[in-house]
Order: sequence, then C-alpha cells, then structure tokens
Amino acid sequence: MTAGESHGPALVAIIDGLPAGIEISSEDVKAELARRRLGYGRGARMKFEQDVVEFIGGVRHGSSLGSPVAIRVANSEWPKWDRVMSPDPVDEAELAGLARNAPLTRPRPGHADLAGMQKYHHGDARPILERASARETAARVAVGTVAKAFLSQALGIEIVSHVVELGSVAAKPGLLPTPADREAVDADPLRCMDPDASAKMVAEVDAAKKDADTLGGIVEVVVYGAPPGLGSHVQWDRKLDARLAMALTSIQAIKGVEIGDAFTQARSRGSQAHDEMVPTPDGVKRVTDRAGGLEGGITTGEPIRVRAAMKPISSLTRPLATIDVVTGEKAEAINQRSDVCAVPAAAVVAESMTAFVLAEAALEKFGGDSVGEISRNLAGYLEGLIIR
Ligand SMILES: Cc1cc2nc3c(=O)[nH]c(=O)nc-3n(C[C@H](O)[C@H](O)[C@H](O)COP(=O)(O)O)c2cc1C
Ligand SMILES: C=C(O[C@@H]1CC(C(=O)O)=C[C@@H](OP(=O)(O)O)[C@H]1O)C(=O)O
Repeated sequence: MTAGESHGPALVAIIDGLPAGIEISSEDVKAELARRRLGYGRGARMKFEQDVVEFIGGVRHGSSLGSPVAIRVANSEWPKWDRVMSPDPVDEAELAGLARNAPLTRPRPGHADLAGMQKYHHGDARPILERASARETAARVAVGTVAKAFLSQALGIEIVSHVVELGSVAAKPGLLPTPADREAVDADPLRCMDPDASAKMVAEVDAAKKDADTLGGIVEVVVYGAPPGLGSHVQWDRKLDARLAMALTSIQAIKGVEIGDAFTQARSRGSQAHDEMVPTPDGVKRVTDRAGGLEGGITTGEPIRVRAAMKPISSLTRPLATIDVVTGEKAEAINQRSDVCAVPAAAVVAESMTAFVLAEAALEKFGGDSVGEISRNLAGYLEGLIIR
C-alpha cells in the first residue's frame, strides 16, 4: 500500500510479508528512482525535484528483517507547498494570498479531475489531481526495488524493460533485452533498443513539443528465470496473466496490455499462433514463445513478455476544451506544466509492478520466512518435478 500526494511532504509505502535476508539499501532504491526520472520528453519537475529515500522499518544493516518494510520517498520541493498542502489548518488570509492555492475549476480531459470532483464532492480539482498524479509511481518503484532484489536473490529471476513504440515510431520487431542490456537500454534517451527508431522518437518528441502536443507509446517488460508453476489456472483471480494485466493497467495512463504476441496471435491461424513443444536433452522446450511465458495463467518456464500501451499525456500546453465548474460555461482546461512524453519512465514503473506481482506469486508457491528457506524450497520443487 502507498500513501501520499504529489506535492505533499513525502510518499510512503508499506510492504508486508517479505522474508528475512533480502540484501537491500536506500542506495539501491535511489538508483531505481533515478531510472524512473530518465527519458527524453519529461517535464521540468523531473530536473529540479529530488527523491529523498529513507527506510523507516523492516531493514537493518542492509538486510530485511522479515517484519513489514516501510519506505519514505520525500519530495525536496515540499517547502514550496507546505502551506497549500498543509495537513493542519492554515489561516484563511494566508491562503488567500497564495496564487498556488486558487481553486482549480477547469478539469482536464484525460485526467481524474472531473470524475473525482463529482465522486468526492470537491469544487476544486487539487484534492483529486494530487493523488491521481503519477508522482505516486515513485513509491511503486521503491517497492519494486525490494521485490526485484527478493526475486533475484531468492529465485534468480531478473526483470528488464524497453520502449517498443513511441507515437508513430516503432522499433524493429524481435529486439528483446536481456539483463546484460540493462545499461545500454537506460543509456538510450528513449530506452529503445533500435538506434534508428530512437533517433526518430527524439524527433517525434521535439515535433510534438513544438506543436504544444503530447505522445504515448508501448513498453515491453521481459522476465527471465521464472520457474514453471507460478500463478494458477484454478481460479480467475489466481491467473498470473490476469494479475499482471491488472498491475500494469493500474499505472497512470496505461490503457492496454498484451501478453506475449496476443494481438498478432488474434490475427493468425492456430497453426501459426502457439508454441510447439519438443524434447531436448535438457527437458521439454517450446520452439517459440508467442504465449509470452504464460499458459493457463501459469508460468511455463519460458521468458515472460508483457506489453503495456500508454495513452498520450493528458495535460497539454495547448489546453483541451472543458467547462468551468463554477460558471458551467465553456473553458480551456487548466494549463499545467507537464511531460510531453513519459513512456520510458512508465517502462521502469511497469518493471516494478511486474516484480511486485511475481514476488507475490513466488511467495504463494514457495512460502518461507527467509531468502535461504525460499531458495531451498525452489530447489526442492525443481528437483521433484516429474516432467522435465
Ligand atoms: C511516469 C508517468 C508520468 C506522467 N506524467 C504526466 C504529466 O506530466 N502530465 C499528465 O497530464 N499526465 C501524466 N501522466 C499520466 C496521468 O497521471 C494520468 O493520465 C492521469 O492520472 C489519469 O489517469 P488514467 O490515464 O490512468 O485514467 C504520467 C503517467 C506516468 C506513468
Ligand atoms: C512528479 C512526477 O510526475 C508528475 C506526474 C504528473 C501527472 O499528472 O501524472 C504531472 C507532472 O507533475 P506536475 O503537474 O506537478 O508538473 C509530472 O511531473 C513524478 O513522476 O515524480
């Protein structure tokens, strides 16, 4: 669970149920949060704001204790907002003098503004946009850092991501990052593996910015080392593909998910859509991985591949049409500074959400209260497999 507002003092996250013995430090979380700030097309706030990370429970001397892990990600810009976002009452006269506190009455299409104002009875969009903002994804990436450390150390599972489409530009098909490609992907301005496409994506961002417009795109997350048997076919909400789809669409602006080659499969005949199996000296193998490592909601042991579609950023410097909720008349939406494109950052958040879902599924399958116990449980399970 996370809490915190975009311009509040901090975000906090509590993770319960983690085993003891995960090696983790605030430096690891800082490094992942820095990756979330990457990407050509992000707005000014990413440059001047700092994430200030602190573990406030569950970790001692760089190792998890088995107790709930609590992480605080403070926002270095808080002093500028301490009156407007003060949890305690502030003198009305003082607030009246603050331009930042003026009610936001022209809800932005594509944001939670209007539906949230209606639902929670607010005449001001501020209380809604503060929590709907993707600032909250900093807390998810902090949680994801711990989940990734657990998956890697206990089970040898590694998660990577890249950008496959941005606006009208697509990377060459078939490029798949491995853990060895992590640095190279992060070094690319769009986190794209195809340099030609990346250069076109930079130009597309520049063109959108010039037109006061915004862009979306498609990211892919790839998971290596997941054993067969995570998730289950027996109940709808235990299917790992369904759980991944929920986790990914919960990310701000993610509106579609593709498991493996789902959309290509849908346009193909069955003979061209599935992954045929062959015996090998190392056991049964699938010839292809069109299913993205998931069959019947269960991991197959092949790499897991999921894609997520991000809509274009909703706040435009050329504002969209809306109404003013005070006058009821036509108006231009609130004109906020904003990202032109946040697709590379969304890929990092998608890695974290994938890690969280896999960590949960791994704990269900292998139980255990310490990293050592869980590793032994995995080894025992693999040793006991009756079909290899
Ligand atoms: C990393 C990231 C950064 C984002 N930055 C912005 C932004 O600067 N401006 C904006 O209008 N939306 C931004 N969004 C998207 C909005 O938060 C999101 O569209 C809005 O809260 C409404 O939620 P929904 O699109 O999921 O329905 C961002 C999303 C992500 C994942
Ligand atoms: C702060 C972050 O992203 C923000 C997400 C966001 C939105 O509407 O989602 C809008 C922008 O914030 P503001 O309107 O205050 O400039 C982004 O900067 C972050 O990712 O840490």
